[in-house]
This record gives sequence, structure tokens and C-alpha cells, in this order.
Amino acid sequence: MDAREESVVLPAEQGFLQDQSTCDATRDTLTSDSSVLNTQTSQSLKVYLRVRPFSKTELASNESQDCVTIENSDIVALRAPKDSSAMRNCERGIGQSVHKFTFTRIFGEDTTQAEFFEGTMKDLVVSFASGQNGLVFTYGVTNAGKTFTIQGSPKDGGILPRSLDVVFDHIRGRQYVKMNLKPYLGNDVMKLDHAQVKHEEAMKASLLSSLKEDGAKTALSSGNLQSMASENDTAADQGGSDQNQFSAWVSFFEIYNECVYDLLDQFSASKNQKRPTLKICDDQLGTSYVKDLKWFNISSTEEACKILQIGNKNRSLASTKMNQQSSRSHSIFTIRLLKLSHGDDPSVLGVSEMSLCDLAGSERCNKTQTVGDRLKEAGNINNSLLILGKCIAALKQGQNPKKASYVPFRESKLTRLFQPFFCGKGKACMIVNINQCASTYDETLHVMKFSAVAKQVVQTIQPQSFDFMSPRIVGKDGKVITDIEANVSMEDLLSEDEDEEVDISILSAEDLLRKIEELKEKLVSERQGKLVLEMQIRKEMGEAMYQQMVYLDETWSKRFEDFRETTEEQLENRLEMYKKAIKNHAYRHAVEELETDYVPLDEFQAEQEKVEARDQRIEELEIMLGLHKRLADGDGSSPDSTSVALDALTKRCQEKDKVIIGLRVQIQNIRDEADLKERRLTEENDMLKQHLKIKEQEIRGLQSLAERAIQLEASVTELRAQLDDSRKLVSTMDAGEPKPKKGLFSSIKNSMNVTPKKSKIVEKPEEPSVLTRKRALLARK
Ligand SMILES: Nc1ncnc2c1ncn2[C@@H]1O[C@H](COP(=O)(O)OP(=O)(O)OP(=O)(O)O)[C@@H](O)[C@H]1O
Repeated sequence: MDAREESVVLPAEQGFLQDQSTCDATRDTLTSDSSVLNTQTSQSLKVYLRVRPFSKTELASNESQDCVTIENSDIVALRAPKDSSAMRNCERGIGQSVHKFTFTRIFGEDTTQAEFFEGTMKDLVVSFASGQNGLVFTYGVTNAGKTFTIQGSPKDGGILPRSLDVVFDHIRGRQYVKMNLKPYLGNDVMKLDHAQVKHEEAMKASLLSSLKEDGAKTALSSGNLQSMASENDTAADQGGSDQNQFSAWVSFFEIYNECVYDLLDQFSASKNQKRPTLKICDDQLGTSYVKDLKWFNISSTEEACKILQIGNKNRSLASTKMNQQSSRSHSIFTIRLLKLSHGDDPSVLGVSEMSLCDLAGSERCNKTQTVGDRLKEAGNINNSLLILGKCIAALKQGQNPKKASYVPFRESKLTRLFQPFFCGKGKACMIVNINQCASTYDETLHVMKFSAVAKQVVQTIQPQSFDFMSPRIVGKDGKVITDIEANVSMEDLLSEDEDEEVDISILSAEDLLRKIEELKEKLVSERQGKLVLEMQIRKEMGEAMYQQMVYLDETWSKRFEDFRETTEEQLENRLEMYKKAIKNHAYRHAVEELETDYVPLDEFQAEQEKVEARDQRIEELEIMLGLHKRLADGDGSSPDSTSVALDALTKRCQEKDKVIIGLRVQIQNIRDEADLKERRLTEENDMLKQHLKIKEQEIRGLQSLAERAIQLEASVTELRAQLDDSRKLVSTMDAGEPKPKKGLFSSIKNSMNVTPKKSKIVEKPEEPSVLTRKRALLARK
């Protein structure tokens, strides 16, 4: 598959820093970038690929089989190794052995952490510092380098500590050190009183002290960026000219087996205690956030990295077969930056948020030989990644207005939290991590295909900057102190938010009571509305049923008519066939008879001539006989001549007798022949009778078919009667008298159970003619 996709290159993307000049360039961009953010932009989701180098063990176990080839800065080719399923499939003629994928940018195994940060995160951190929200998530199989990319090693930090460095570099000298303004809900800020501030400070001190035993040596840092930050101390001076102040807060949580756990919750961190799970709620703007999540104020990258280390200790790590330090959960580290006005009691000008999500490995269960808890984990990991994939596919599909489909964001905790970013809350970017091992080729290919789809998602980013979005500030009781829109009351905002998981803890007791009353009233009006809706639905269902019945009626009538026509046609055809067969038989028989009795013409004429000659001779003889008689009676003729004549006559008579005998023999022969023919005819007649009997049986079968057709006709008539009853029922429902308590389906059921009243059956005018025709046809047959 070639996943090449030309992404829209927006102005913000054009200036990748190819060299390693870092903070100066970043800061310059920071000062000029806020104007860009005030317009809505659309861009393809940025998807970066990072290929990790082989470990020594991998090289020793022949994992290096040239599976991954980086062709240029944005195209990578994957070649299936010989033992992979992809290669087996290719040999069977399914799929290809080489796949090419395009990414926003590809980073090879030699890429340093600094290079990777420069090439991927610059835009996002710049936007974040200017007030825009951002999300970065890493995706890949286990052991592909996701955690390494985000967190890095103690000596060489990943994108997280490096981003923090840039942010702190940006706000240096403008940090608001008090902790009395704290992130609250999705995008708001809570103003803490003195006691609360003390509590905050104690909590932070306690958290940080928990890492003291391990010492600073394990703490992560951005490594070389540290020095760069100090080199750029002039930033403080620059910032000083800006009257605004900034306050930075962090949180760290994980989604493990579809439960959200606070990784900075010290009490739950103790071994024997069951960790409390946190809920995901929607704020008044419909943005999802983790309720009761702990936020800690940070004043430097070091503090943030220590907090990250503490959270890491609580993270659900388990050793899988593929990675000894495998993350079994999705972990999300979030930084919130509050932009405040100048002075001791500043007002909040804006809040921006940047989340870095280290997704759990996307390996499949069989590969890692997972069992028990590990199998359950893998199931949950795969499920949430599957839903992420579904969301990304649906978002991609949704870009075509004709194919827009439901995006199942709410089907997993992870996608619920990602939803705002895919719906314009801020910039999102995906980092795909792969290793080059032959044994994980199939999984890697799967990851790449997922990324190819993700790269086609176009993000619409709402205009955002600190100046653009002012948050609400609430007091310690959760009541709004200041609001962006003065004409929008708390009640208005809350009444907009009727989601099933609304966070009601932000209301005071009086507000709650008032809210309950309002809700009661709302419930009554909702119920009324529901009744009306139910009636409407009933009516619609009735109409739908009626339409269905009409359709059924039409379909069955048509089918019956077709059946009747076909049967009639078949019967008529058969009848014609039998008639033809009988005619043919009679004709053949007559021809056979003719052939038997046929006498050639010349023979016949010869016979005729013979007969004529005989007749003539007989006449002559009769004349002579008469002459002789006259002579004998005294005509004076001599007795000798008479006796001669007599002799001659006798002779002639004898000859005639012989002829007569011959003729008799002939007659006898003819009679014998006639008898023979008669016998043959009788036999043939018997055979014909047998044949006729068979045909009669077939006709009887056809008659029973016709009777079945008549029965079907009768059942259609009965269905029509039922249809009439349903029509009446529907018209009764239309006329009113709703029975809301009975329920929709019981009413449908009743309408279906109505016994058809025979008296009401009205046959259509053409039915008798059909029956009459059929009967006439059968009678005819
Ligand atoms: N670019 C890299 N250069 C050097 N080593 C790396 C690189 N990427 C990852 N590694 C090493 O590879 C190993 C696995 O990396 P990592 O733990 O970050 O993987 P992962 O994808 O987060 O795994 P999991 O999903 O199981 O947590 C680690 O030992 C890490 O140090």
C-alpha cells in the first residue's frame, strides 16, 4: 500500500529548524505568533515517524533484516522479512512485500533527542506559550521508543522536559510565584484563600520530598537544553517589558484497564491502599476533563521532571516478554499555563494546556504471550487503541460530507479526552515510534497503516490565544467571581450542560437546592414533552406500519397475480402440447396406413387393363353363347359346330374359373392383411389409451396446483381484511384517546393480534373474474 498523501503545508509548518539553533528562534516566533492564532485554520494531522536503533541483543539475535529503509525525509519503505505473515501472504498472492508510507517528517535511528524536539515540537510549544492548546501522542508497538521519545533519559531528556525548558525560558522573570490561582475544571481558574494556598504548598512540599530519598541523580532533565536556557537569560529582561505574569501547573494521570488514576495522588500511592479511580466529566463548554485531578504549581523544569519521576513510580508498569519496563497504561502529562495580568492581585487573562500522552504499546496478545492480568491489560489497551483507530478513520471519512459518520469518541476514556483536540480545541500531533526488528514486522506494519489513515485527518483548529479566550474565575466554593460573558449566568451555563456526568460539586448548597427545584420543574415539562413525543412516535409508527402493510399488500397481490398468470400460462402451454402430440400421432398413423396400402400407379393401370380385357372377353363369350343358343334352337346350324363351340366355351369357362380362383386367393390374402392391420391398430389404440391416462393424471396434478393458487388468493383476501382493520386502528389512534401507559410496542402487538372479521372482507371487483376464469379454465381442461 502506498500511503502517500500530499498534506496541506500551512505557513506555520514551513519553517522547520533544520539546524540546532534553539531557544532564540523559538522565542522570536513566540512573540509574533499570537496573531496567527486568531483565525480558524485547517491542517492535516501532523504525523512524525521516529525509527529507533537496534539494541545489542537485537543485533545478536538476527533481528536486523533490512525491514525499514528511509528513502528521504518523508518516505519510508517497509520490506517484509521472510518469516513474517506479510511475506507469507505475499507468497500466497495476497498483498505486497514492500509498503511505502509518507509522514510529515521521518527521523532515523541517528536522530538525537534535541534534533527530534526541534523538528517536531517547535510549532506546538510556540503555540502553547502563545495561548493555544496542544496534544502530542506517541503510538507504536511495545519497545519501540515511545517513553524514550517523551521522557528521554536522565542525561538526555525527551520532548517533555525540552518543552518545559522552552516554556520556562519564555516566562522567566514573569513567573507568578503565589499559588492562589489554580486550574479548575476544564478551562477555569479557582481563586484560593490563604488556608488553601498553605495547603497547596504543603502538598507540593510533601510530594517533592517523596523523591528526596532517590536523590537528584534519577531525576529527568532536558540535558543540554538546561545550559541553553541559562545562556538565554536575556529572555528575563525581554519578558520584563511585558506586563503579564504566568503561572505553570502540571498534572499526571494514567488510564489503566479503562480506569483513570492520578499518578500524583500520594495517599493512594501506598501499596496496600486501593487506588481511587477518577471520573471524566464535561465542563459547561462540553470539554472533557478529569474530575478531582491533582494539579501542582511548578516553578522550573527540574520541579516538573521530579513530579514526572514521582508519577512514573506509580505508573502501571509490568514486564512484558518484549520490554522489561513496558508501560501497560496510557499516561498523560499535562501542563497548564495561566496568563495573568500584572500586579499582586492579578486577573486571569487566559489558560492554555499542553498534554503529552504516552500510549501503551499496541502489540497483539499472541505475540507477547500474554496471560492473566497481562492479557486483560492487553485487551483493554488494544480496545482503546482500536477505538482511537475507529475515531481517526471516522474523522477521515467525515471529511467527505457525503460519507460523514458517527465518531465513537465516547467509547473509551482515551478518545473522550482526545475528542476536544480533534474538534478544534487545539493542535494535535502524532509521533509514531517503530523499531526495525524482523520479529515485530507485522505489528509495525499495522502501526504504519494506522498512521497512514491518521495522516489524512484534517484538523480544524479554532482561533485561540490568551487574548481570545478568557476563562472564568471561581472562588473556593466554586462560585463564579468573574466571567467572560457578563450576561451569561452560572445557571445558564449549567442548564446548558445536561450531560450524564455533570460535575455538580461546583455548586453551593443554596444553588443546589434551587437547582433541584428547577430540575423538578424541568422534569415535569420534560415528561410532558416526552408524552407528546411518544404520541408523535406512535403516530409515526402507525403510519410506518400502515405503509408497511400497504407495501406488503401490494407485494403479495403482485406476487399472486404473477403466480396466477404463470400457472395459467403453464397449463395452457401443456394443453397445447398434448393437442399437438395427439395430432402428430394421428397424422403419423394415417401416413403409416397410407404407406401400407399404397399400390404403384403402373401396377394399378395394368390390373385395370386386365380387368377391362376380361370384361370384353366375357361380353364376346356371352355374344357367342347367344349365337350358339339360337343355332341350337333351329337356326339350321350343324351339331358338330355346336359341340365345338361348347368345347370352346367350356374351355373358356375353365379358364375363367381359374382366374376366379386366383382372384379369390388374392381376396383371401387381402383379407388376411386387413386382419393383421386391424390387430395392429387395436394394439396401437390400447397404447394411446395408456398414454391418455398418464396425461389425465398430469392434468389432475395441474388442477391441484390451480386449487392451491385459489387458496393463496383467499389468504391474500384475508390479509387485506386485516389491513383494513389496521387502517381503522390507525385512524382511531389519529382521532385521539392516547393510552400512554400501554407503551408503543403493546399497541403494535394489539394491532397485529386483531382477529380478522370475515363479514368485513370486501373482495376486489377483479377477484370473482379471476376465480371464474380459473374455474372455467379447469372445467375446460
Ligand atoms: N531513539 C532511541 N535511541 C536509543 N535507544 C532507544 C531509542 N528509543 C528507544 N530506545 C531504547 O529502547 C528501549 C525501549 O524504549 P521505550 O521503553 O521507550 O519503549 P516503549 O515504546 O515506550 O515501550 P512500552 O510501550 O512497552 O512502554 C529502551 O531501553 C530505550 O532506552
